Amino acid sequence: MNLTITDVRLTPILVADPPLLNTQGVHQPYTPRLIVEVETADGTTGIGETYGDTKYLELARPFAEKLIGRQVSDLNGLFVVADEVVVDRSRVSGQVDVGGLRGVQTADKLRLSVVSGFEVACLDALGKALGLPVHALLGGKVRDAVEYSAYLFYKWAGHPAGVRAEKDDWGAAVDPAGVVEQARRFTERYGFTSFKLKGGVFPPDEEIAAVRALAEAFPGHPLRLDPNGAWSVETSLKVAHELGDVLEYLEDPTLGTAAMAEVAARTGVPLATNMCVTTFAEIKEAFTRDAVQVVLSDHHYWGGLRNTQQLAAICRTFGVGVSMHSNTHLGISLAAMTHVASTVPNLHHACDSHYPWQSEDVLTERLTFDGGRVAVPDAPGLGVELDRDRLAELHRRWLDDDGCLRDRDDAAAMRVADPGWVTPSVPRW
Ligand SMILES: O=C([O-])[C@@H](O)[C@@H](O)[C@H](O)[C@@H](O)C(=O)[O-]
Ligand SMILES: [Mg+2]
Repeated sequence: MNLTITDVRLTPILVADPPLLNTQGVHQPYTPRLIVEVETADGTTGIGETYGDTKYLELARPFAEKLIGRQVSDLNGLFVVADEVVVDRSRVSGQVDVGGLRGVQTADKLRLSVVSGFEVACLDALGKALGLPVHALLGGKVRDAVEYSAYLFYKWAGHPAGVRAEKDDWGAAVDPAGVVEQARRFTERYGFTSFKLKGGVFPPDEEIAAVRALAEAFPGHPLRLDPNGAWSVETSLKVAHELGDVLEYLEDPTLGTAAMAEVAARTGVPLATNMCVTTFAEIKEAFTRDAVQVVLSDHHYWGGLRNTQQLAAICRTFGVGVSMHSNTHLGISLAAMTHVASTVPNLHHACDSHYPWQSEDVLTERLTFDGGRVAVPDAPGLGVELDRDRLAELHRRWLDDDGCLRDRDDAAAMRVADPGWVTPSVPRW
């Protein structure tokens, strides 16, 4: 067995995305992803996936070159190599990721988001070469299936007229009845039993009404609301007070560790985050101040599957819950999430997944949810297979784009429908 990396292929693609609303604006009709393939001297190929915006591609290219000749098993070495890749300062100074939706933007976090795609590809190749599933390389699964929640979004029926887009069959959801209808479809199609609503879109009273409607339609089911930091401390407390009896947790009601700590101190409703704790450096202050009770890990920006396990261990040590965040990803990342989630003993909440919103994929066979769960693959590597024709088609779309869609910009997409739209200042309410 020769595990020397002889080739790395990077394929940026654009995948269809429905008009999902959030506090920044609306999703563009196509969203960028990067597919990573790592090939070894004995012909084994591993695949990974990460963000595909320009700032990630800029780092992924020099990083890929440095991997040739290294061992696919040298996972720790990936971080050493990443440190050698220069990050353009303009990409990080005082920046937040995707308008703030994914928290602070640091050079390290940018590097880790790139490393994660390669780490997954290396684990996939290593697993295939050894005949072991990725979860075995991570120490072994402690469950056979991983539970996901329905990720509900306010959405329009379609992208604005005249905009090139793929059609979706979810319909509109702009009020409580629409949200409940969407939730019903999620349960019918995938069997999810817990629900997260992306909020921060409408005034809080309307979102409270939507969560109440969900609670009535699905009594006893775990519910979450995530306005992406759009509310003040006082508004967060009001929402927590009004929905405290039905919420499993409130996710990033307000922006920043200090404000989250204030809310946490004045409500019994647990707070979750994928905005104020998105790097190891942010943990100490947040945990010391008891600002968050659940951290939603995202293996992309935490730096891969093994870093996710480390984060889970830290959370366990401090009695903080752990679950997973997800953003417009394809099946490779869902498989990767499922493998790592299967190894985390203290996973007490269903993970988020955007996968049902992504009608397109680069796999020969889509992953399926059964009773809201994805079965942990036991085949070697990730247990999924790349569809090269499909990959080529989605790459062609990326090549044909004039550059407008190569970087996610929810505010720009909103301005197509509402030319006067400016990104709301925070707190919005
Ligand atoms: O895709 C979106 O619009 C979400 O708002 C996403 O950007 C968030 O990062 C994320 O899913 C979240 O849970 O906050
Ligand atoms: Mg969130």
